Amino acid sequence: MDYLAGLNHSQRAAVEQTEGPVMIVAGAGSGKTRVITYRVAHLIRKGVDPFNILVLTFTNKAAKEMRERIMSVVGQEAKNIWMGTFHSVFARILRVEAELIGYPRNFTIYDTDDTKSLIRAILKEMNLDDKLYNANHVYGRISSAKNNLISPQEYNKNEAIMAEDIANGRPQMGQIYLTYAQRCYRAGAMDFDDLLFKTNVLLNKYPEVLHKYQHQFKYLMVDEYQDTNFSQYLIVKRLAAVNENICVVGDDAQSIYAFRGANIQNILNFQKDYPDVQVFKLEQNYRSTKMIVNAANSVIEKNQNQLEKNVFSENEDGEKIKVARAFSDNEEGKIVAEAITQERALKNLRYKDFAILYRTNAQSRAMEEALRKINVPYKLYGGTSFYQRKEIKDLIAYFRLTFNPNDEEALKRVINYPRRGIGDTTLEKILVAADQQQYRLWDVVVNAQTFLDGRSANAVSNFGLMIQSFQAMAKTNSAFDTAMHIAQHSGILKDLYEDKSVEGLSRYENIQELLNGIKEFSEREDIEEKGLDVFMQDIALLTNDDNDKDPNADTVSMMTIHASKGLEFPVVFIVGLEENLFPSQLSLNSRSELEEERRLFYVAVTRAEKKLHLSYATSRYRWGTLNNCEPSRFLDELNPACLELDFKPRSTVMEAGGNFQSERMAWKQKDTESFSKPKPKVVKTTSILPKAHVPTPGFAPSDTSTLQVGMEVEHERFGFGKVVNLEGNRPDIKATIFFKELGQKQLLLKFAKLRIVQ
Ligand SMILES: Nc1ncnc2c1ncn2[C@@H]1O[C@H](COP(=O)(O)OP(=O)(O)OP(=O)(O)O)[C@@H](O)[C@H]1O
Ligand SMILES: [Mg+2]
Repeated sequence: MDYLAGLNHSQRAAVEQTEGPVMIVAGAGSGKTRVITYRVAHLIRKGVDPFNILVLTFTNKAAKEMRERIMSVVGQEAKNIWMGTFHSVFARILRVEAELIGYPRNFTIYDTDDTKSLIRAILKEMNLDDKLYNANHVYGRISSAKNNLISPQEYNKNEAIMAEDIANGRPQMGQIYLTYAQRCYRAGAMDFDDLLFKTNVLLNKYPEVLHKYQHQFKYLMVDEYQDTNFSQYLIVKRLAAVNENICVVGDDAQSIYAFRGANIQNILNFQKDYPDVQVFKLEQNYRSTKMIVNAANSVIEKNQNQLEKNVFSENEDGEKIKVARAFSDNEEGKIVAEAITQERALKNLRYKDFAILYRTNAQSRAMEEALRKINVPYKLYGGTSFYQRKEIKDLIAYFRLTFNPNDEEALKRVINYPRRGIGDTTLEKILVAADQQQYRLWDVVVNAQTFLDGRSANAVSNFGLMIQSFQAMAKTNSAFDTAMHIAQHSGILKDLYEDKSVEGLSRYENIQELLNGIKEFSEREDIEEKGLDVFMQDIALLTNDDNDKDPNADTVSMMTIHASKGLEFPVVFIVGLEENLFPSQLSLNSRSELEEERRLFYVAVTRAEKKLHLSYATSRYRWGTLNNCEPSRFLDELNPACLELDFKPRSTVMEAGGNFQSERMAWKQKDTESFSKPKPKVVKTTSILPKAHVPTPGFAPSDTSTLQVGMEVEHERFGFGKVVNLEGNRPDIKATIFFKELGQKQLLLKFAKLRIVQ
């Protein structure tokens, strides 16, 4: 079979144009990612060694999916393609080359927490007001300097930058950046931005290294090119300079990361950088119905800054976009949850055909609660990663120290955890000693008897000896044996085991889960190097989506719009369409920021294949207080012919075909209207959800046909409970279960995920 048969004429032309610079700027759903996927398969079929292909994607998940598709065409060879996010690919290269730029190969990757904790420590040492020099703000400033390739030395020499900091009342920013960079260096650590910054340093300073990779990566492809920052842009440009076989795809209308330094100009300048570029246009949207494509076009045309594009669909006309109004965020959740259940039954869909998208993570609470109430299974994407949990980070800090004892954030984290008599004063003394003598903290630890006295010297030196024993252990033992040994001998396992609270138990189980993961890793047959150091390498770059145990599970997906980029779902709900939320309050000051919010809305709308639902609430809790909300201006901007209102408009103008503007006015004069729904009571709330249950490791639902009253069960989310009643006939048996944490609940057995405990 012709493996390129699944492409239209222009897509195929873009795939077959394998040589020279190629650019595809095209609207959402037009097959850009598909072109990259097929292009890689095509190259390999033509005889190109997968090792010579580099593909940069926006998420690890996207890379994984792409690799699987390519594998289905070319087979196992696809394993050798260099494919992943900028951060993961260049972290891998830096591991090989780090020593050239003065870093150990086992350098640590500082995650956001490590970075902020280091910044706070520096602010404290410099006696700076941490309100004025807010750690997040400082982090943002350093990050943006690095992404623009401004080193700390250049920063301090740059008069314009210094003047800006002085004008903002933060004259010490340059000094903070300098100290921060020195501390990272001393610790053998790179933060996320360093992975790109140091790659640039490496490629700039070492022509032979640049040369090596230029010749290795004969073909380069970049997806979502509109969201690359300057640092990423330059890496790609340098690597492609010899062969110029570079293909970038993107959509300027979907550029949504300007706040993180992404520069839409990169796509606009591509033609200047490569005058002989071949440009391909893709205009047909294969993803969505005509209705959705029309609605999306009607929104994005309101932006002044955009490239002309014509996007059309030849799919079915499709249903109108449903707009729902709720009187509170909780009611909005209820409307969404009920719509999912109904539509699923009516159209014979699966839960995984649905996605709920929101502007801010905080909005997930009301949605989650509503879904739980009627037993709709869901998965939250982009929440905190498993590897960000405290207990996991603690154990990993011991691993980090074992392989890089200079890792100061890891050292500070566990030097006295579990408690071993090294108090804050002693730690302070170690920090001061290191600073005064220009030593690394680790040097002070191993020479504790010189710097400290008495009991604390002994405690610190024993800590050092313990880490050294871990290092010796790691040299000759498997990843799992080493990890287990460290978990036991550091005292972490014992400390968690002794904590019998529910949280303590779940922390203990998480550690077990981590150890299980390491065991699986030790037993993998597809990789050669299986040491704990290899397992550790990219942990800081993982998100919870990468830790997805069961990607095929039938669950509703919930995520922010930012996280939904590149994805698609048959039915999409965009919730919280209210002024000051979406568009966000912070974006209302400038046109460019408002345009970015509009692009974000465009991204959200274009995720839907068959059906789109929009909703807003007229009141919502934010920061603990109840606020009145107005419908979002984006509702006005959609072509009204595409909309179907699910409620009786409050304004007569709107009812007569007017717009949400009039609905907003009517809302302002709300007293003149009568409400059918009761107003919510104003009460301050904290989360009313009980703590999420963490299923026992290896949780697998049992066959419930043998379930009897009196049995103990574990529910995936509700935790442990006892069956108190069973009623109805198969397959519609209802079980009443008394859950320890939640009390009594009735569940339909055919849907409930229960494990029979005994
Ligand atoms: N020629 C084609 N025939 C059939 N289906 C296609 C074709 N081209 C693309 N598709 C399908 O259309 C959908 C959108 O494609 P793809 O995700 O590659 O678009 P995209 O341009 O990358 O979108 P986005 O801008 O959202 O990233 C996918 O489901 C893809 O498989
Ligand atoms: Mg795509």
